[in-house]
Amino acid sequence: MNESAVRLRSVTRSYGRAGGEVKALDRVDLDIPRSTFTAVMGPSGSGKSTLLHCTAGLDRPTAGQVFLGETELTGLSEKRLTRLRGGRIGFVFQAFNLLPSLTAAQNVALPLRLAGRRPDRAQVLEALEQVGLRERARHRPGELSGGQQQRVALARALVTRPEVLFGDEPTGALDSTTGRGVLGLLRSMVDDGRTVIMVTHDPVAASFADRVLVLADGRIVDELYAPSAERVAARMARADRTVQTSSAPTGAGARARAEVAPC
Ligand SMILES: Nc1ncnc2c1ncn2[C@@H]1O[C@H](COP(=O)(O)OP(=O)(O)OP(=O)(O)O)[C@@H](O)[C@H]1O
Repeated sequence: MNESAVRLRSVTRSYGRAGGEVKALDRVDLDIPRSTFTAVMGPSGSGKSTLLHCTAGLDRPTAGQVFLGETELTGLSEKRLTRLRGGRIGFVFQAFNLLPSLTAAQNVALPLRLAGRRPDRAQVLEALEQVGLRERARHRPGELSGGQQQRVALARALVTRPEVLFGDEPTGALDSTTGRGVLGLLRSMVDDGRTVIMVTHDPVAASFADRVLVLADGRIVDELYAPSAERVAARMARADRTVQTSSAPTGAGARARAEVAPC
């Protein structure tokens, strides 16, 4: 049996632009083992969101293959992809995206309803229990703190018992203490056997991961294993300097390029 939760084979995602194309991902190969926590980092525009979206079946690569377990996502019909996203994959975003008029329990039940299933109350309460909010089931988002709202969003992502949980800056809107609480929850989910893949700009958040992937220009250029926040910060400072140097040229060449740059 293959132990990879996710596999990417030579995945490229290009976007057409007048006068050329942008390769948001450039022949990326990646294996993410089950029950691991991966952080994806890199400078702005390096391809982090595109990697997350292609891996989660929210976007389709221009070339290459994406596998979730044994299922090849590339080539699946939109209908099958939607069904798969509704069950085997969970998402948490920076914005909590909770419906304000619904209670926490009703928000958590939403993915089951959208999948045409009758929400099982025990299943909903179990998801809220996992994030420590069972007693807040009847509260509306406006009655909860930011951290509690993100935990409800996490319970909503967990209710379908997904194989892989994807996070796009899940702690980006939280203060550092509250963010650590959410990261600790993600970590404990991995320790319980789930796979988590998270995009982040925050070295402290990345230090909760087993592995940090560093992207630049659509490629994985480095990997750090079980890194400290300090090591991640030092690596990212180096990446940012490289980007600044290569994207902020000076002198005649820069002026010439600026003159022909599209508006
Ligand atoms: N829909 C699109 N159309 C055209 N170009 C796009 C599109 N989406 C992304 N790109 C380009 O692809 C590259 C990678 O974008 P992506 O959003 O994946 O980067 P990122 O690392 O997540 O950036 P950030 O940290 O700023 O969110 C960028 O050059 C971006 O401009």
